[in-house]
Amino acid sequence: MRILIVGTGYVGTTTGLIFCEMGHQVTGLDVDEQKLKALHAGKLHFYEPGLEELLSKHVQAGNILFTNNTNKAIKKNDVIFICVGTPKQEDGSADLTYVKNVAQSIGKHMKEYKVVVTKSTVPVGTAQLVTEWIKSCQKEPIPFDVVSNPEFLREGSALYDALNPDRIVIGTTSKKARGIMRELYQGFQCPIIETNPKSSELIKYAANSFLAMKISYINELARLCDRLGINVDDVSQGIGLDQRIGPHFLKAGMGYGGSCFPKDVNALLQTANANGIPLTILERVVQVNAEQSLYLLDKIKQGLGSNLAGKTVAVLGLSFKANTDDTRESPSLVLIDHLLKERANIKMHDPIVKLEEGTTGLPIGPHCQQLQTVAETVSGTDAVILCTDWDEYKQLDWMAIQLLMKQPYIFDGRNMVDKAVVEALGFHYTGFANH
Ligand SMILES: NC(=O)C1=CN([C@@H]2O[C@H](COP(=O)(O)OP(=O)(O)OC[C@H]3O[C@@H](n4cnc5c(N)ncnc54)[C@H](O)[C@@H]3O)[C@@H](O)[C@H]2O)C=CC1
Ligand SMILES: O=C(O)[C@H]1O[C@H](OP(=O)(O)OP(=O)(O)OC[C@H]2O[C@@H](n3ccc(=O)[nH]c3=O)[C@H](O)[C@@H]2O)[C@H](O)[C@@H](O)[C@@H]1O
Repeated sequence: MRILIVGTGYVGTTTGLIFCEMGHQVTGLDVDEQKLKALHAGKLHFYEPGLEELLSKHVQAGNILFTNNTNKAIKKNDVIFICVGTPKQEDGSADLTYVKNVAQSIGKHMKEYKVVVTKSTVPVGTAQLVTEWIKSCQKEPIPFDVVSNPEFLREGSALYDALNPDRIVIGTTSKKARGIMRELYQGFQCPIIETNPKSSELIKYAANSFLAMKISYINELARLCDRLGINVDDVSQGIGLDQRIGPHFLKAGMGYGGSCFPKDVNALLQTANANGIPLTILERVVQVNAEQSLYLLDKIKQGLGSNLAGKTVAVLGLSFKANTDDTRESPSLVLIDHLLKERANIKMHDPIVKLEEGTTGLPIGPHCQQLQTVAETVSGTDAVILCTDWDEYKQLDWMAIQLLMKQPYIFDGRNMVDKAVVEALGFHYTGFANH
């Protein structure tokens, strides 16, 4: 089958390569020349372990081509996966501008039957809108079907997740399109849920919101654990072993970030409110998450003193989690923003992310600078704040670090350091209820 992937970001690139692995011929279409140039050369324009090797293999074999020629790409392919961004608008709802542009191009350029698959995360009712947008641009009626097929991969483990999904969701009312989608996914062993487009669209938001809810639940519980002197990681383990609860997404810390949880929880809340059924639990999920960085700021003030002006802190980790260079809605950047408002000096480090002036809104300069090595970063600081759970930070030589610091304080935003070890070295250690 000839597959067109529209949007060669995290999801589009991974999806395209998975279909190459399944033996299909794939075209990646994007409007961003820089990205296309890199992909064409077998280079990823983002950091994702394992993906570049696969990209280079399939580019060399000629299984995947990249283009900006929308007209040709639409005409020549049978199944079109829409993988463009659906960012958050001011009111919290998903911005469908990019999806609409793609749908309109499909309507304009298609000359024969197409299956149009929405992989982007889109609100309930979007399949219907995509149908209308395509029809509105057709010069003559040509048949097509629209399918909702949400993606559940995580950044940092995109390849593994896409090759080993827990389930595949196919939402369509068309028998023909369902048959084509079954054929496309026939190599996968996981359950396939076949449903209508609206249910499929809601499944995606409900899944991300549920995971966000687990994180906010454990984070709020961690505050009670802090007060009672209880180790929250023990509680997570104790409840997570109950198969009805499960062990995942129960790691307390400075809150969730990334390009999806914050945007998707808000988009679902917006859908709920617009339909007069407020999802009050999710409203609290968002609030708890926003409070979490302030809760950490409070801990820092309790350690270093309430006046942070002139204090210098080392922030280790800028991406929203390990194994990605994505800093969108990163809890680390949120905390840095709070610290700057307190007039602290920030020295930052990340193994992969290189912050450039103007890309994140942080005022990069003498009071907020990024350094190359951990040693340079911690040097002369009053505290180290661990913000991203990179493996590199789990193996730090704390004895050597202590010698470089002005004061031996560690604030662990991810509960990733062995408290007993660093306390034995003389550090003042504060995590999230890891007593
Ligand atoms: N990043 C992730 O881990 C996951 C993302 N999703 C969802 O998938 C969607 C895409 O997310 P990402 O891949 O992270 O986005 P991204 O922002 O990395 O990539 C989107 C790409 O679409 C391109 N694009 C925009 N308009 C276009 C057009 N008219 N024609 C061709 N290309 C166009 C952009 O240039 C960009 O390269 C979003 O709805 C997101 O919520 C779902 C699961 C996981
Ligand atoms: O729709 C999406 O884009 C994706 O969103 C998330 O994936 P992702 O954002 O890549 O990352 P996660 O691993 O889910 O982590 C999200 C945030 O939660 C935090 N987190 C995660 C787990 C945990 O126990 N505690 C915790 O604070 C992470 O540090 C990170 O900031 C979902 O896990 C994917 O299934 C989904 O496809």
